[in-house]
Amino acid sequence: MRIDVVSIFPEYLAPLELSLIGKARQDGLLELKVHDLRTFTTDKHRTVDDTPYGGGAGMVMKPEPWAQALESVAGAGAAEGASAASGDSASEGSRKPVLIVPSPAGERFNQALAYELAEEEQLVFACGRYEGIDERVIEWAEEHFTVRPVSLGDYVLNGGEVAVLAMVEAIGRLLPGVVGNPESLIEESHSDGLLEYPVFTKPSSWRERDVPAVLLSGNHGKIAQWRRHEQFRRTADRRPDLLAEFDAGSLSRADRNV
Ligand SMILES: COC(=O)COc1cccc(COC(=O)c2cn[nH]c2)c1
Repeated sequence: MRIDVVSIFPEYLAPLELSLIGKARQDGLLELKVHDLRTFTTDKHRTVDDTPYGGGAGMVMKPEPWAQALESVAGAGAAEGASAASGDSASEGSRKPVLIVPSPAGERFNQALAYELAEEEQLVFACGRYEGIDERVIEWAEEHFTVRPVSLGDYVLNGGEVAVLAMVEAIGRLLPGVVGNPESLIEESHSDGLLEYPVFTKPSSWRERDVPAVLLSGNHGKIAQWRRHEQFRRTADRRPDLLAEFDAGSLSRADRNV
């Protein structure tokens, strides 16, 4: 996968050189490039914003630098895609890259969307700042991209960079070979529509608190049953909205008895 990020604060994305994502980049599992939006300005002051039509507080990001930046990275992704060894070049050439715009006015990011986006050949992230990007950029971008405004949650950040860090980590860890043991992706929160069960490690007794005896029993059936029950209990307690969405049809016979 190829990821491009466009921002006026490229240094904000430095954490993507660390840890799991950093190693995936070094191992060639993920190509990630960060671009400074000001590179695509033409005036002496490298201006990226201006006052809003219609008045109001704050500034709006000018359209032209964004169009120049997005045209540049869309081409780069296609070029890389054409030279990529893997996959069918015909399908790679035909798929438009996905442009993700972190925004409080976007569709909600969740694990299902992370899995969906992990299947793409190229993701481009546009980090808005100030009051946002001129809306005409979003409309224009539809020519070159599949455009998806995406929200991390119902709150407002000062810019898209923090949201990009979270989404790139959530998506990147799903790519083949990135996490050491792929099995660890199976039983984590939201992978099956429920919250994950509680976990414990040594010592078995700690400050007068004992690990649930079933986990020390060696009875794998009972352990699986206890864990599943804990998933339902926790989800009902903390995220009843998820239970409402949970596809009861996916319940196995064992689930029905928890
Ligand atoms: C067309 O879209 C835009 O112009 C986006 O512009 C902005 C402006 C300010 C801040 C942000 C960052 O996103 C969030 O605040 C956000 C994302 N998730 N939850 C909150 C983005």
